[in-house]
Amino acid sequence: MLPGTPHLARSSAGTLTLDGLPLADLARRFGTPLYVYSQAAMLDALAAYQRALAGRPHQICYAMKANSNLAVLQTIARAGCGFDIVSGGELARVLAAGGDPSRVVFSGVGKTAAEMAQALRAGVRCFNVESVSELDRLSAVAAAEGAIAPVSLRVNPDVDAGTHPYISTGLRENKFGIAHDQALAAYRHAASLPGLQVVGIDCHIGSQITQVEPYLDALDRLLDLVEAVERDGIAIHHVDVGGGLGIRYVDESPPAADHLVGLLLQRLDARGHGHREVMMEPGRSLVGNAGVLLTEVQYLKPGDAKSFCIVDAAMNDLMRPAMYEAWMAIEPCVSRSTPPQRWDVVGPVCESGDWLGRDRSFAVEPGDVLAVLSAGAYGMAMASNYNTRPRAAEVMIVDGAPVLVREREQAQALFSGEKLLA
Ligand SMILES: Cc1ncc(COP(=O)(O)O)c(C=O)c1O
Ligand SMILES: N[C@@H](CCCC[NH3+])C(=O)O
Repeated sequence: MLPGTPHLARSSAGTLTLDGLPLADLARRFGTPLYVYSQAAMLDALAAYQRALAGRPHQICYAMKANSNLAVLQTIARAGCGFDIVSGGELARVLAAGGDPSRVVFSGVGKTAAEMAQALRAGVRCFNVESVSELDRLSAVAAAEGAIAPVSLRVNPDVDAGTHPYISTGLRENKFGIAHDQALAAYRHAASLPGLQVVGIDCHIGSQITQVEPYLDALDRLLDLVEAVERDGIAIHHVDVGGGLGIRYVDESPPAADHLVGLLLQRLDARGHGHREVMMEPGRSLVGNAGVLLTEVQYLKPGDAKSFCIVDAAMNDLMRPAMYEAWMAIEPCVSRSTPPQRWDVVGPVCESGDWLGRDRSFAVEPGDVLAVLSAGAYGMAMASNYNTRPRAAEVMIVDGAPVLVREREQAQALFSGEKLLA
């Protein structure tokens, strides 16, 4: 069975399709490397959260770092969502895509004064503040802008999300958030500063989380704090439980979004916090399984120790395997009936770490198109121009038709801002 989404299928003739469109045809029409997204798959993933939260005061803020293509943002904004942003650049994208700034939360440990001013002028919903010194800076910027900054403290609850160390964010040793035992003092400090209005509490414990327990533990830790803060006379309106829900890349069984949300709401009710607005910041679970990366096989290099299948996509297009040794499924877009062989699927970049998949088994010939599955999150968003490689084009399937939503980059554009010496 293919991991991921029911929108992806293999026909009895061996053709891999997304929303019914043969992926090999899209590769021929738009060229490779090519990201292809199913809009319907994204909306289905979002609907699972929306159904579970219906009837409650809530706001879903898509963590747009996962995939910030404007058409993706537009799709999600039109479905009523807000955004979790981490830079002024992301805010500019939200506005360009027609997103509503009053549904934007601004996270991140290193917001600059200029980014704070930009966000205040745009009218974001709140700042997820990650340190006491950030509170001081935000207060000063708000005063200079003649504005009141709505503040939610991102608390580091010190729970183990059980995920890759590079994508864990909720442990004491991680740089994110304010330590749980310092958070009450930080709330008191926030309430004492001019220009700030405390509105909520926030956490985000990591990414690609496949269990519910870390979420419930983190929520308990937040609610303990909410109770202490409110005893102090500081009102907390919303509770933001962050994002991080995992997807199936291989054989993982993450909880379904509606199951997770149901358990979180139950816990809120059980502890007497059912009246609070719930906020969530899902990224990967909305877009990850909605996308594939298509790449054409250039050369085959069979060998005794290893056989290499050299493709035209590389670590600069899809960083996750090189960076986290992430396992992503790779499937031929048209199956061959010849016996399969084992291949390391590698790109043209001059690094031994440039691989997309190791020890994969399929029958393949040069010119064939392969699809890297579950590539809709942290794929294009993390792409670079290393080796002066123009970034891939992106296509979104909308109502059964492919739409080019980002043109392939041209090499010339990569050095257009550079200057030759006199
Ligand atoms: C503050 C914040 N919120 C939400 C997310 C979304 O995470 P994910 O894509 O794992 O859902 C991230 C990234 O991990 C994040 O840093
Ligand atoms: N880039 C990571 C996720 C990072 C989450 C960011 N807070 C990945 O591909 O899995």
